[in-house]
Amino acid sequence: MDNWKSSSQRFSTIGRDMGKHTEDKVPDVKAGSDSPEIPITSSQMGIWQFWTLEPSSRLELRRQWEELISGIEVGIREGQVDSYAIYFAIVSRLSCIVFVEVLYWWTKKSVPAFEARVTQHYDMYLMRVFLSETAAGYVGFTSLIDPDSQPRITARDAWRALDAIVSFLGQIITSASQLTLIIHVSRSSGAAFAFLCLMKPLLETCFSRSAWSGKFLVHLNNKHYQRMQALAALTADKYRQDYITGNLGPHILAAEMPMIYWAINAVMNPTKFSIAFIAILEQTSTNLRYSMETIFVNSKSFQRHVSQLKNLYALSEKRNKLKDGDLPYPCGDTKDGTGMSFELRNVTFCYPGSKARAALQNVSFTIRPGQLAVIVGANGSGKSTIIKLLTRLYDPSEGALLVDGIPAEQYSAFDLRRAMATFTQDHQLYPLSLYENIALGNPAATGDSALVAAAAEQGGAAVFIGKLPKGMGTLLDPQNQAYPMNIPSDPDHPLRKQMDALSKKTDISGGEKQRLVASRTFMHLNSGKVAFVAVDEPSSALDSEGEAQLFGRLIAERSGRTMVFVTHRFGHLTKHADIIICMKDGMVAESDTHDELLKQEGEYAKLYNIQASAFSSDIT
Ligand SMILES: Nc1ncnc2c1ncn2[C@@H]1O[C@H](COP(=O)(O)OP(=O)(O)OP(=O)(O)O)[C@@H](O)[C@H]1O
Repeated sequence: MDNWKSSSQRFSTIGRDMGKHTEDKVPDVKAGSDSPEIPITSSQMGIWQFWTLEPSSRLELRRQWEELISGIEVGIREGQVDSYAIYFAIVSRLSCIVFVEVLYWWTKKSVPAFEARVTQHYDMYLMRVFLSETAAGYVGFTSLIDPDSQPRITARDAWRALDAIVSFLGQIITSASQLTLIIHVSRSSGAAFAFLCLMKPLLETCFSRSAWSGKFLVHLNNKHYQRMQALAALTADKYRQDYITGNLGPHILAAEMPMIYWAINAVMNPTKFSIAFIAILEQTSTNLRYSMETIFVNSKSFQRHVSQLKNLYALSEKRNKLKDGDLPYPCGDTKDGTGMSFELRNVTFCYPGSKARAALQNVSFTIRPGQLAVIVGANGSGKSTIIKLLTRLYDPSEGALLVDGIPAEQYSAFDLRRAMATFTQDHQLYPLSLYENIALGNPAATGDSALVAAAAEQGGAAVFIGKLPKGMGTLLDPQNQAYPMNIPSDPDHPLRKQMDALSKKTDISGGEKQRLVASRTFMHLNSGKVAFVAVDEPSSALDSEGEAQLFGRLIAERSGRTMVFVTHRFGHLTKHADIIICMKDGMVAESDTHDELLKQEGEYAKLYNIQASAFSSDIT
């Protein structure tokens, strides 16, 4: 409990006095610990809550209730009321009610903070699973983009599973306490009575399990099925009269057996019973039946929630699918300062889990060090897939990818990626400041603000950043976690305004987003370690001037680097490319320079002429 209490207290709290805002630092969660510390703490807390709120308090309340009613009963029977005992029972009962209410209030107040803490723990855990550290000490869950490597459970799912498990355990404790109460109050006959209380839920469970888990053929001519249907129909309202008059006796007996047992017992041993005693037993046996039924109903979802949490912890055991070597890049065999060379030999590639045709089939080409290569082709022809293989997001399914003449998987993937700058439309902005969004292009130089400013200039983002009130410090999507507690929905309420301000987003245009991503790429380029630049149609949201400037600045960085562009636009890039690879249906249709490909009058010439004709022909 100490653990829980201290962690909840460490959360940011918005002052209860209006306008007062105290912000404590959210503690570091024990990141990396795979031990189920949180589930255990959570279970302790949940079970403690159930123990205090449910059984023990109810047990005590009922005991007092029994005393109170017994006192009144005796008083009425004998004409002599023990006022002291009755007052004492009333005061004890009121104290108990106040205690229980305070606990409920505390629970209601604490659970959101606890939920936040648990969710944060699992967020951290999942983050570490994604960024799994390898023995080589680098960070990079290289099969991240595989659909099957995505976690099937989110931090919030984990909280829900945990919550359900704790509730289930609490339910068991509740039932146990109700059983204890029954055995306690019914003394010598307690066990038999308790058994009868359990009979209905037990019978129902056995019945429903055999019905639902059994394998049977649904066929209207099946006599057993017809019989089952008929029996099921007997529960309909129109058979209610028969139900009441006893034609469905076994069902009635199973449900009401405990009270019938006590009724018979009461008739045979009238002195053993009081009105209070029977009232309490009736109430408790009903509650017990209900809670036992709930347990049986929830037992299946309990198993599901436990396996959900097991899957979550199994994520940390997942191994990286990408082959990773230990050869550093650049190494002795690679030529430094001339750019990276690539050779694809009969490469076929299918996306993991995809049942469609291979995205690439038998693809072969060579890009020499320092070349400017342009990949063109129709939609879905495999252009982006080639970039993903070159940048080692996937391994080829068949064939080989050589980097500087050496199979790519022999290199350390971390080293290779450090030597590659990618700029695609898939890149996202991070939920961090604009400064960090750019600086993280080169994590080793995040403290160098001059370098970050230069990258912003190159990427074309400096002007619009300068116009933002907080400039480089702007957070586009602040990750505040504010939990409203009974705050009115009135938008003018100071606490609501404060909460809205905490989570206010800053919107920027698609083109501005691309400029920020471009700046991040330049930050990477300026690290001095980049030997290959891959650019995949990143300029769709840029205006013509912005696009021309961006490509001009990228080309200016060409010296000593190999560059591969994917584009649909035929212009300066294609005209000046050292090699154009024209893709069609996952295969290389042709590859050569612009002039040579036009002479061949093949796929490239066809695509080029379509665009060229748009500028030369009149619109009719
Ligand atoms: N993650 C993925 N999972 C399964 N199939 C994919 C995936 N990404 C792409 N594909 C499929 O692989 C094929 C090649 O896709 P790719 O994105 O490489 O084409 P592209 O030439 O870049 O297309 P575009 O010009 O539209 O960007 C397509 O049939 C596409 O549907």
